[in-house]
Amino acid sequence: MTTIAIIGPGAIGGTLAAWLAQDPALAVTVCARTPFDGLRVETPEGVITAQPDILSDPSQAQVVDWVLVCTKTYDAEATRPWLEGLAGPQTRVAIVQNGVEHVQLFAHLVPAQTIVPVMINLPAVRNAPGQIVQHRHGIIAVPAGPNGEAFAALFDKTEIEATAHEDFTSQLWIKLTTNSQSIVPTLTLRAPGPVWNEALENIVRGVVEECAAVGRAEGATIPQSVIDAAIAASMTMREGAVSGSFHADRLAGHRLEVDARNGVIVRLGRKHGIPTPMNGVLVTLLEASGSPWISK
Ligand SMILES: NC(=O)C1=CN([C@@H]2O[C@H](COP(=O)(O)OP(=O)(O)OC[C@H]3O[C@@H](n4cnc5c(N)ncnc54)[C@H](OP(=O)(O)O)[C@@H]3O)[C@@H](O)[C@H]2O)C=CC1
Ligand SMILES: CC(C)(CO)C(=O)C(=O)O
Repeated sequence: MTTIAIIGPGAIGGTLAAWLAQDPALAVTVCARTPFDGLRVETPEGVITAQPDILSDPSQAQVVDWVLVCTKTYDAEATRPWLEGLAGPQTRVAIVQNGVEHVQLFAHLVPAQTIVPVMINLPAVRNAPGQIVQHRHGIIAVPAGPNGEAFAALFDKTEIEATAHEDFTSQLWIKLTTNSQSIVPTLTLRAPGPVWNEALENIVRGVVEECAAVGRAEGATIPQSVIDAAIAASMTMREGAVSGSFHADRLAGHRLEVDARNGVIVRLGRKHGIPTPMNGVLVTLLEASGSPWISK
């Protein structure tokens, strides 16, 4: 039996926990900040339910084979008490988050060589604790090598497509480039599509092209088609649509992953001498919007 603990049963953690719990060879424990009674996930393949062990006290945590950290990026430090109980010498720790700094965020908490950074493309929303809607088929990318391949194999009995990639850096940056344009509707709280004009296009294009330029300087290969698709996604976003978790979190008044999603483009741009004025302005405006939910 492979033991798995999932820290953070939100939209992503709850969905992954429910899928993994369908496999009788996996013993899934959920580590929750807000206790709840069981998981129900509406997936594209139908409703799945699960009754994993649910812990809300880190002192009850026992060493497991795998930890999946599915909190927001700004909650990395808050996972420390869980990781102290769950991670032993053989434990591998998968960080399932947006952004490109998975290893850097957790290297002070667990040995860097035990960390498996995970790119996840799976739109999901949590409507209440344990109650989640998975909107589309899920895709996971991890680095090639024994740890990444072992992580991908955990999903063999699920509908989630998990693949190990030789060029994982590109996978992370392609996702960030695709997501980068989401800062516009997150800031304006309106879909760009219905109000699209040349000036707005220049802003969206700037955000996305800056991200791709910084990603390329970091060693990623980002085809022009990724940039074009990200701009097209913004241009065709319909009135009332929500562009993803960033936008949904601002609508809900939750804290935002500003630094992990667009702040990082500015920071790493500075490191490489690449100007990032569009991301800089939008990050500053979002931070200046007076919200208590901005995360540095
Ligand atoms: N939602 C989506 O569609 C996608 C999200 N992502 C990324 O995945 C990551 C997770 O996002 P998402 O699932 O949406 O976020 P959610 O806000 O839905 O879930 C985060 C979870 O972490 C929990 N948590 C926070 N601190 C702790 C702690 N100390 N101990 C235990 N649990 C804790 C929260 O607890 P509580 O229940 O108390 O709130 C919540 O259950 C983010 O980096 C996001 O950008 C990536 C792709 C798609
Ligand atoms: C756009 C999406 C759903 C892709 O997985 C995402 O990354 C998010 O909502 O944060």
